[in-house]
Amino acid sequence: MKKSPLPVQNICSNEKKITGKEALVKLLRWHFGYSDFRAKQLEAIQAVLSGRDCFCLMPTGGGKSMCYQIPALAKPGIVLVVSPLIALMENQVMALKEKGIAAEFLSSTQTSQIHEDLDSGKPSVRLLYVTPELIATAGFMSKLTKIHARGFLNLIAIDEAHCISSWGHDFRPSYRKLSTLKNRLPDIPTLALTATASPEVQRDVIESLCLQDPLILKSSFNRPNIYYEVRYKDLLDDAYADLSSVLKSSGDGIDRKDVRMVCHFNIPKSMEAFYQESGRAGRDQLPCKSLLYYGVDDRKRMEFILRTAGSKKSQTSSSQDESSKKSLSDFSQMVEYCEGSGCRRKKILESFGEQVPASLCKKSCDACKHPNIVAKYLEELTTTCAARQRNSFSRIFISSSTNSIDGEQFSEFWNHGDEASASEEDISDSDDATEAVKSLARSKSIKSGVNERIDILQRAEENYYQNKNSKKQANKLDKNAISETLRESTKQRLLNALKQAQERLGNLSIKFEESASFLENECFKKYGKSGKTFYFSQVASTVRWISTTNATELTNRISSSTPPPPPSLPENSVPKEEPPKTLSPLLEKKPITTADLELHSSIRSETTSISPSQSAKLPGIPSFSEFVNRKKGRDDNSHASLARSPKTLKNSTEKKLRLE
Ligand SMILES: Nc1ncnc2c1ncn2[C@@H]1O[C@H](COP(=O)(O)OP(=O)(O)OP(=O)(O)O)[C@@H](O)[C@H]1O
Ligand SMILES: [Mg+2]
Repeated sequence: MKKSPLPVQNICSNEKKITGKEALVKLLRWHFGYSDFRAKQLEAIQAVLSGRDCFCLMPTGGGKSMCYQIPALAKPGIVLVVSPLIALMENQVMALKEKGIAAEFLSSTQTSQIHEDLDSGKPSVRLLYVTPELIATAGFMSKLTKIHARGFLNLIAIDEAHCISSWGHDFRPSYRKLSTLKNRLPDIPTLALTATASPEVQRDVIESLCLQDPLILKSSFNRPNIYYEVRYKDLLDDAYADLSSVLKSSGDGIDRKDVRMVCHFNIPKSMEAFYQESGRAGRDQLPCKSLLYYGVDDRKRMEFILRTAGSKKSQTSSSQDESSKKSLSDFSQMVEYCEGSGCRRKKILESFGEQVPASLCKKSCDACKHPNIVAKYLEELTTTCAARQRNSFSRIFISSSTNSIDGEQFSEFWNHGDEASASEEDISDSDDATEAVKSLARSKSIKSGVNERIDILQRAEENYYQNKNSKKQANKLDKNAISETLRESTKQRLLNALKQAQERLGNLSIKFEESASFLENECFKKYGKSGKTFYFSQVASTVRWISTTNATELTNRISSSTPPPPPSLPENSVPKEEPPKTLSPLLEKKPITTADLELHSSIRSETTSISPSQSAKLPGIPSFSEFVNRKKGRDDNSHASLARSPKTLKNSTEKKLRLE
């Protein structure tokens, strides 16, 4: 509905009252329907109406636009607004026109009609939005100078002023040219507005725009109506599925006042960028949410980009270091926001130099509202990543001997430099196993050979199996029990990974179902010695390994499911007879190649390196067919409690969270 503009003379009889609060509130009510100004708006309006430069720092959605829209209505003439995004300008111009306020935006493709108005004796336009690129053109500058000479230019407002600073997260080189404005039009007040400006950005903006003794207004960055939450991709089954279910429940996307949720599916490069983007939510001040999906891989990728970005720009090596150091330090604030356990809101505000008490948050972030759950996620994240780290260096003990360096075999438990192989909570609670790991960690310092370490583990395993059958174990509720359902879902997960590998590699001649069971069983076997957390980490690393390995490695590992040699073999003997002609039951039938046979002999030679005295006492590792039969015979009297995997636990907690 077009509204006739309130004639300025109705508000006040002469020039001096034009800056009075009463007159300005009347304008606000008449044109925008708001009852009063928000923090700092009135001071900024009164400053520029009195001819003073002003630097105004307000949170996203704080009402910065009002600081130049009201002055455009308070006295005849034009307010020039420099804005970086045409979409934002179009939005604002349309909204103003709907209120009957004469606003236009100029771009290189604009019609001549606006130009005629600007050149006329009495321009009707009150707010003229332009891009910084247009300011840089000689044609526009001459037009602006003429408007100024005829006394029609009242104010220059620079919106998103942080773009002028290379220290800022949104540097726009064209913004640097705005410094000419003050030189060409020194008597026109300049209003610089931004929602994110660290102290150095603030200094940079004031200097670059040559502001003269500006009034500096800073309101709190806090956005009390935004609930901040982080979800951990490494702990989610399917982050995309989680995101789509979240988005389905929150409506549709730009510059709208009523955006209820802003989701970041990747970690932003700086806190400033994150604050700006998450600030698109809830500009109507009503409750809304900022949800960030954090993945360790995303973090590593961004670190790589920021580290190498500096070298791409045509800068001298020292300034390259400078800028990549700055970007990495900005990024580290985002990492701390995601990986730290403290209040999210506090981290945001402190990154902008605003010290606030933790009570400010009033549980409007997940870390304050559900500290235990967030702490649990972070703990799981650490375990999963540590295990993944281990596995990304480790070799599988029974893989081909090509993995040995200087004759030393790599194995899953021991080859990560000198730090202890596994923290104690990864090892089941049998004292002997823990003792074994402790002595392992000690033994690592004396760099004992792999065989000695295998002996230690065998002893621990032997004690473990013996204890397992003892009475005291029988009725002890095994807190590490893994339910059949969980194992089934693990198999499904491994099967999906194998099928994706098939799509990726194309030439896998394996039996998918059986292979998934074999791989799951490998993880399950280790779980017996190391505890449930380790089972999860083994599964996660196996899935990751499947997604990155090649067809040969994958087939080799599957083919290693061949049943182990009979334990009675004398030590270090190599079987005389030819290796068995039958291939692993997991491989599709295909002619046996010499490579297969070689592989067989290297596996057999490694597995026979375990001395018979130990292996004879241990129950043989069930062959695949024994394992399958035993599984079939495994009736439902298994005493394992239904373990809620962190994911199940998480999902149900998640649902609880969401309901709340
Ligand atoms: N005094 C006020 N009272 C109520 N609402 C206001 C007031 N001033 C502005 N608003 C409304 O607040 C919303 C955000 O205003 P505006 O777009 O100016 O914020 P901003 O500071 O520019 O945000 P951003 O940093 O995201 O650009 C708009 O819908 C605007 O109409
Ligand atoms: Mg704005």
